[in-house]
Amino acid sequence: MAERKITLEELSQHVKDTDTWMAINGTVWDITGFAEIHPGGPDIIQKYSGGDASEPYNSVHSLKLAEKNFDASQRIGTLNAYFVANKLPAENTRNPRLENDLPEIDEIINLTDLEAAAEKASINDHGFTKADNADFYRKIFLRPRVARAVQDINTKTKILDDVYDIPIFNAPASLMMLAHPDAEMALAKGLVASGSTIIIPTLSSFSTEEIIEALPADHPFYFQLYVSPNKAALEKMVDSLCKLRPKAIMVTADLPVFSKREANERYEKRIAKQKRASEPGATTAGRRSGQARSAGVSIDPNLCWSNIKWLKESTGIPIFVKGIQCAGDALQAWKIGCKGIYISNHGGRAADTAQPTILTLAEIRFYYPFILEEMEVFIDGGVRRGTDILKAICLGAKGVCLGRPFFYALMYGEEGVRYTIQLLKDELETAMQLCGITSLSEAHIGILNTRALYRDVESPQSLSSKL
Ligand SMILES: Cc1cc2nc3c(=O)[nH]c(=O)nc-3n(C[C@H](O)[C@H](O)[C@H](O)COP(=O)(O)O)c2cc1C
Repeated sequence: MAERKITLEELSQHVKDTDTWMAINGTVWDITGFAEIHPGGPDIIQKYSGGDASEPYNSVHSLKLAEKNFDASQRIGTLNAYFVANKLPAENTRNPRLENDLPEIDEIINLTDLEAAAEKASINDHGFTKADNADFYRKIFLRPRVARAVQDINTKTKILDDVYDIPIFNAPASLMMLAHPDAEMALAKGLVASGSTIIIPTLSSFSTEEIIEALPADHPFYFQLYVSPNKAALEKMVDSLCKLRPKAIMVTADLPVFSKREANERYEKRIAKQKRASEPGATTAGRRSGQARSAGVSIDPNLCWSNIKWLKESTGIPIFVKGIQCAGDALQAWKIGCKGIYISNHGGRAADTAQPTILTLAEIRFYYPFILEEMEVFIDGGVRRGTDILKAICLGAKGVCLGRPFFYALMYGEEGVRYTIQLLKDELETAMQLCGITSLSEAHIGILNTRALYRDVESPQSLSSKL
């Protein structure tokens, strides 16, 4: 049957909560009720209801994501005007903000250079915890051992019975298409080619199925879950995870409400100002400071340990809690039978001035060392050097994740991901050799001087009163 042709005028009639249409790349969808469960939050859906959302959609989603997520029965027809004014893009295009002069990749010799390149492209952000995460690695000194025959070396790590060539993973980050049109596809390929795997974010630009298809058959992968406040959406997600079988579900717990993101606010204000200058009649007045926060993702603010336990029981898939920021919560995760903890403060994007993650690892090691033996431990936040990775592993982590660096690496696509991992791997191997070890299984706290770090570990009195 020929598809129904819909005019822009007809489309614009369907803007009520009980009857909402939206056009994406020429197809008109009935998206009634979708605003409430859109993982990226309702605001953007409401803004484009009854209109053509192709442009904002294509800037962060793969072309196929809508077809994967919506039911065939939601397809209303084809937007008449669309093919007159536009052509369906063959593929996602590059974010124009990143076109401006990136340095050649081989000019980058460490992750500080990579961050400087991102700074130029204005995709960096700032915060106290973000800075402390990195700076606290500098509080730990190495205590190298010498004359240990270190020519042959390996950086393998074993997590949940899988062996990876390197202990380096991506920290899940939303909408990587902002950095490159190949987004998580390039990230996954780069990680796998380097002997690791991907942690697929809930808010990926490509669908989880598309990303898994980019992996070799049966290659392990992890999934980061934002728990939706919408029960039906959560159950649908749980069903699909049960079919896709990630090695573990990493439940992000450190962002029950959307935090204040000043870089986003400044960017929005700049855009609003430009709009006012180019369209003098445009009304952006009245936008409150903090408005960017309301465009937040759809995350359940009432997430609690019983929900995490329910996830564990209803999926039968190992659960890691992402966003552990103190020893008490590591203990809680252990008590409810989680297989892992993922120490993180969201890279300083959740509670600013939260303690740096390497200090949290030291706190757990100090109060509940058995947790590091009995659970798998991931850590992220400020990891930028091979020596940082070695320090985290000596303190008890099995896997180390990087968020922003992979976002920046993706400015160069898959090549950037491989290049960045190679830089880190070389630095890690050199650090191991200079410290006198040839395998990560030999990494231990004796290689470190942690006195300065441990001076900052929370005292027992206040710790026990806070549990
Ligand atoms: C742009 C950006 C997007 C992020 N999106 C997510 C996300 O969707 N889910 C999540 O659990 N964490 C997310 N995070 C947090 C990262 O997983 C990670 O905790 C943090 O980036 C690690 O710090 P680092 O950037 O210093 O390496 C995001 C971080 C950034 C910078």
